[in-house]
Amino acid sequence: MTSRLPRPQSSPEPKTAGGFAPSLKRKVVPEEDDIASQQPTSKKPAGSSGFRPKPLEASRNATTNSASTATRKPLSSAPPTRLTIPRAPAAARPTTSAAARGTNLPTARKPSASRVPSTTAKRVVSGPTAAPEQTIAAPDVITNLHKRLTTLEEAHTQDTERVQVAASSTAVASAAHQEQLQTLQSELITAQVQLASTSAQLQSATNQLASAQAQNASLQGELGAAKGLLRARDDAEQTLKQEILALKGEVLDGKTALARAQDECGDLRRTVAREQEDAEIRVRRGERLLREAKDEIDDKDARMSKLRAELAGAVDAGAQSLEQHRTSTLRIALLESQLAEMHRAKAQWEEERAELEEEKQALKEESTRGEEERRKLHEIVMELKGNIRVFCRVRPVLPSEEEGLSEGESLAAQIAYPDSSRPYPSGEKEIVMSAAGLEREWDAGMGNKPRKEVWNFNFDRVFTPASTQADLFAEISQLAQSSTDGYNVCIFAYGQTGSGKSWTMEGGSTEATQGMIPRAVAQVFRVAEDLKDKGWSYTMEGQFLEIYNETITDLLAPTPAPGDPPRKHEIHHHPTTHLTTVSDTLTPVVNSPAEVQNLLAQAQKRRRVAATIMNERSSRSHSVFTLRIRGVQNPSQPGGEVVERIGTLNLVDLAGSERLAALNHHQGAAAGLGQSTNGAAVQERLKETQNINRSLSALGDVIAALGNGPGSHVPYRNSKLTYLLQNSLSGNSKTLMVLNLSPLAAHLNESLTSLRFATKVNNTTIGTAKKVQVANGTGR
Ligand SMILES: Nc1ncnc2c1ncn2[C@@H]1O[C@H](COP(=O)(O)OP(=O)(O)OP(=O)(O)O)[C@@H](O)[C@H]1O
Repeated sequence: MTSRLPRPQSSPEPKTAGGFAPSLKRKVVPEEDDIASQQPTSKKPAGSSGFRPKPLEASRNATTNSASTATRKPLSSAPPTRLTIPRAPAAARPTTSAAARGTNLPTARKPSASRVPSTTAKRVVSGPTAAPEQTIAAPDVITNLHKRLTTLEEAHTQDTERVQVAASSTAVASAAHQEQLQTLQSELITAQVQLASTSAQLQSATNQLASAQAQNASLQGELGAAKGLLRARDDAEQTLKQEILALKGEVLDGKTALARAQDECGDLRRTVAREQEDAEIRVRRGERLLREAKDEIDDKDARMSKLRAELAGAVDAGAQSLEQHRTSTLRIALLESQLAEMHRAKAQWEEERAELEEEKQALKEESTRGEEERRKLHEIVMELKGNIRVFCRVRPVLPSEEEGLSEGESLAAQIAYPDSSRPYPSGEKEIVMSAAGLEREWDAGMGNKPRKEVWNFNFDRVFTPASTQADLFAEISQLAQSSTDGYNVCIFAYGQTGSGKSWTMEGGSTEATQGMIPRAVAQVFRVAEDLKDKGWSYTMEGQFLEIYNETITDLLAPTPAPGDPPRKHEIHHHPTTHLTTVSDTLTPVVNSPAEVQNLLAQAQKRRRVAATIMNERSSRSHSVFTLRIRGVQNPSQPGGEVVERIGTLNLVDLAGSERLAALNHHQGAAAGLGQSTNGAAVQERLKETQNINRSLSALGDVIAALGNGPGSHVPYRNSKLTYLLQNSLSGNSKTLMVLNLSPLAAHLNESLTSLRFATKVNNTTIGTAKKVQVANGTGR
């Protein structure tokens, strides 16, 4: 490469130059040196910058004109960093690449040359301190500019140094170069001016950059603040969204609560409405009460006024009453003392009552002991007397029988009770009949029997017409009670029609007139109840039979329908228990006296009653009420004996015992009274009477046979009556015959017949009664 700087034509290139050779050699290789080599070689005066830039065009032209063409290198190959064309601000320049700017100087230089004066423009372009690019937006550009500036300055310094070297070396160069040097110097000055201007521009740009950086920093700060605000706003927005969600939830809850509250509100409204209604009602009621109270107050005011007036009057009367009050006070004091006395008396009475209670208890115990004693006595009597006893009872004259009689006139027979003044058991056993006015009748009835005007009879006890049902039962109760001890007891009423048999056995409807049957039944139930304390329990069965014309009828069975075949009842006697049973009969269990009473009433309806000339309600049949009593005593201790007692209480109302003669005698009387006397009816009555008498005779025969002692034949089977009562008439039973007598004189003969029959019975000893008691299934 050849330098563009003018050099002496004679001096060979590197080999001959003493002081300049290194410098020239150095310019050949590095391209940076090319620019220096292109600089004018004219010397610069001392004290100047030593660097005189020259426009490239001019330099090239000069180089082209003065330098050897053999060593000259085209400018286009010079490195761009060595020669940077001063440029206008980026905005005013056409866009060119850095390579184009640096590498194609001629190309780039052309437009510049066209815009500026040729000289000035050339100097600016060739200046070592090319102006930084006007683009100052980015800091790296500025940095590059700084670097380039530094490089330019360094290059300038080097160029200056080379220029000085070249100047000193070329001082002696040609004068032609002097002119060029001066030109170059002027161009350098111009370039320096331009450089100063560019520096100013650079400073301005730097300031602008600093300002822009500050502005940028401010903007960055503002941006950061804005971003912070934006984040804060986002956070706030997020918070707001969450709050909105929460609020929505609250709103939903609120809506639910509102709906509930509305419901409650509705309920409350209704409640309030109700309460309001109630309150209104209460208010109305209160108003009404107020009105009433006002009325009452008015009324009371009126009454008060009246009372005041009365009080005024009373005050006057008070004085008078005061005296009365004093009197009353005295009376009250007296009454109080009397009351105190009464209290004392009451206390005393209470004490006495307690004592009486004790006495009563003692008496009860004594009574129990007495009862026991009486029972023992009863047993003794029964043993002494035998097991059949006879009571005689005379009924009173009935009011109906006294009708039509004149005063003092009487139909009563002459009956006396000689020992009635002595109480039983020492007295009340005799009865005396007088028959003075009836001798002919007696003769007629009894044939050639000896005449007697007075007949005296003795029985176990005689009851006068004045005696009551209770009197009779007092003597019978022990006998009835025996049935609960396991005895067979038979009580039968004997007597002519109308003598009072039914009355004695059944009695009236009142408690006082109750007959022996209800009383005996009540007694049995009472005893059974008392014996519960001793571990006894009793069961009882009732039976009610009728024997009419030797036929048994069950009075407790339903009334048979017309055409029904008559039931046949067989009588059976148990050999061990001595129980008598009748087949096909009802024997209902009875639990109380009332139930027994019902059975009696039921039987009474079925009882055959036939009108007779003797008694319009005369019974023409025997009736037998039987109460079977079974008592069981459980042992008080385990392993003890179970004791069982079986007793029977027979209460018999016998048919009328009037004789046939009496029947015939009274038949005429009946005809006189307009009663039925037709043949069939009389025959029927006759047959009834015969049957009755036959059975009664059989009863007498049985009793007589029993009196003959053990082993004698007893004709029980001669009649249904005796066969039915077999176990109650035998030696194992206790029998009582109540002879009922009519008090009428007209019935005296019948009464005497009955008395004689009863006497026979009374004189019979039929043995000692035995009770039926079984222990652990073994009879003893
Ligand atoms: N002790 C007495 N006290 C009062 N009245 C009695 C007494 N005894 C019987 N009578 C009355 O005498 C009448 C006849 O008595 P009751 O009918 O008892 O006789 P009877 O012997 O049963 O007669 P029949 O054999 O015909 O049935 C009845 O009106 C009865 O009320």
